[in-house]
Amino acid sequence: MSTTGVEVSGYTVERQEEVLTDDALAFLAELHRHAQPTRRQLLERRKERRAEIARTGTLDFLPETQDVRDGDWKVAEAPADLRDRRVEMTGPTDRKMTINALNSGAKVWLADFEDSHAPTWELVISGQVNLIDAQSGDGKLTYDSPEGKHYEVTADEQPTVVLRPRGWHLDEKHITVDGEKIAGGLVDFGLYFFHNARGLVDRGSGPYFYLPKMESHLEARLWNDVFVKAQDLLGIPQGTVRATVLIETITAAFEMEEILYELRDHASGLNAGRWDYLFSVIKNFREQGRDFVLPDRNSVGMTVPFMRAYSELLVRTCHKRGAFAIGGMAAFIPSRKDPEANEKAMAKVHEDKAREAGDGYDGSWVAHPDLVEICREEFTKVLGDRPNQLDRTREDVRVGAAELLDVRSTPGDITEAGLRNDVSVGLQYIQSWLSGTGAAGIFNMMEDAATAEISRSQVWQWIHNDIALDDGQKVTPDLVRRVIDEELQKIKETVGEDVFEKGRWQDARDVFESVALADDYVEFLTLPAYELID
Ligand SMILES: CC(=O)SCCNC(=O)CCNC(=O)[C@H](O)C(C)(C)COP(=O)(O)OP(=O)(O)OC[C@H]1O[C@@H](n2cnc3c(N)ncnc32)[C@H](O)[C@@H]1OP(=O)(O)O
Ligand SMILES: O=CC(=O)O
Repeated sequence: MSTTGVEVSGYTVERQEEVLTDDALAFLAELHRHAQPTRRQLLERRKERRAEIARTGTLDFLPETQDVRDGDWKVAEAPADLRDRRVEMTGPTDRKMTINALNSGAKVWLADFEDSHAPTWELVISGQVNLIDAQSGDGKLTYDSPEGKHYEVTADEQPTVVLRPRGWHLDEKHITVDGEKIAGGLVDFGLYFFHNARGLVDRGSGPYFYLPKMESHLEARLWNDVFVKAQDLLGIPQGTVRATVLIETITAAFEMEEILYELRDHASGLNAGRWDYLFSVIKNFREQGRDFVLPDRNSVGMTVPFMRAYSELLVRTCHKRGAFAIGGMAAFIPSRKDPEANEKAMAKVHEDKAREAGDGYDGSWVAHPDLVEICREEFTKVLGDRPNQLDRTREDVRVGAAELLDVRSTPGDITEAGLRNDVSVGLQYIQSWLSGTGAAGIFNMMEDAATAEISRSQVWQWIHNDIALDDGQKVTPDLVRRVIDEELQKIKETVGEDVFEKGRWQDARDVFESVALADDYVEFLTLPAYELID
């Protein structure tokens, strides 16, 4: 392996030389050359598929993979440290959060380079440094906050680490191979694998991953090829990697079995990535008229018919194939300062986790350490001493294309308050992301790239489908611009002029307008936003 053809640009991050060694860069180059031609084709295929949905206004299960759905096969057996996944905590990989996550008592920690991560070069590299320190277990992972608090890992039992790399659509602009930008996901996966896989295996664990935003089983096949190549290059036994796939696009919901099949030697399960799923439903059916127009974002829960169908089909599919079904994120975050908001969030999370456990899920996600015990409690009520409920095969579930696409039965109104919430959340989140924070508590909700995508897509959809709000106003670009002015003014009054001036509000406004108001729908808000960060 050699570094010929590899260029690294941008500023130098502390301890970058430990992460971007020549051998690590050469490894990334091998992965890139192996995967990039197919990645390019698959990204083109996404566009063709979208054009087809725009033309037909529907989707169905693939006729050409009927034999996979009918076949008798199972995914690989779970390694010991991924058998009990009743509570998984997600979060960014900055140093403090890494330590807090490892001390959280969760069974799994999703170390996130995706929806809760703003991929500045600093965070891409320092996240890897933190994970190397965490894995080495030599006490190096400490942090002293500016407020004088010392952090170190003290928990006797630490969560199993599962890394979520960026999706296939995002490039990493600071590394090129043969003049072409490398996929951000390959950087996140490759560096973690290169530096930690061997040590993890030696300690009885392994390199484990969550795979985001896939749109087809062919994209899962590409990840599988990458795993095979990576294991081969480093002499790690084939079948060591484990991957849990987020089913968070409407097209992937029609290919759950095929996705597990492609990854069967490395598959661990599927996760119901509910927020991106809602985004994907709006995105794909955005010009199909009222049958696909969703009401206010915060009124669409997991019990509306099309979300229920997807979530039950996921459990059925997983357990038929011996794979884990992992629930999604209840976006209510606790507040240590506001007891009323805290109580409300706790009650909502109890309800959400109880429903998932009752439906047959093997575990679920929480976004905050104060929610770990709630999730554990609700799952333990159902699981008891069993580590999971793979035995609950849910043969009663009957979900077809009609149920998955039944958006029209979603109850709820489209309101002025809903529009204001979408606009304000969109602006606040993008401002936060551009400032280097990829997850934020806004109006007592966890907001990240996925939830912000729903907000801006909903605004786009309402404009393009001639929607009138509850007060009779039609949603137009002019109305949205006026709401942006007013919401920015409110934010300025709340945070104060000085703080506001230091923020990136004009950039946030420009990005929001480009992804919510432009006629040409932008595929991901992080694409134009990435141009504005270093
Ligand atoms: C759609 C999806 O993809 S969901 C998955 C992606 N999204 C996420 O993972 C969101 C993760 N959650 C978070 O980032 C945070 O909880 C936020 C931004 C929502 C709220 O964070 P804060 O405003 O810091 O919350 P709060 O002040 O209550 O935090 C209390 C403590 O818990 C810690 N904490 C909060 N969330 C987390 C987390 N997810 N992981 C680790 N530690 C956390 C904070 O660092 C803080 O620590 P400290 O007391 O040592 O300073
Ligand atoms: O990534 C998870 C989601 O809910 O979206």
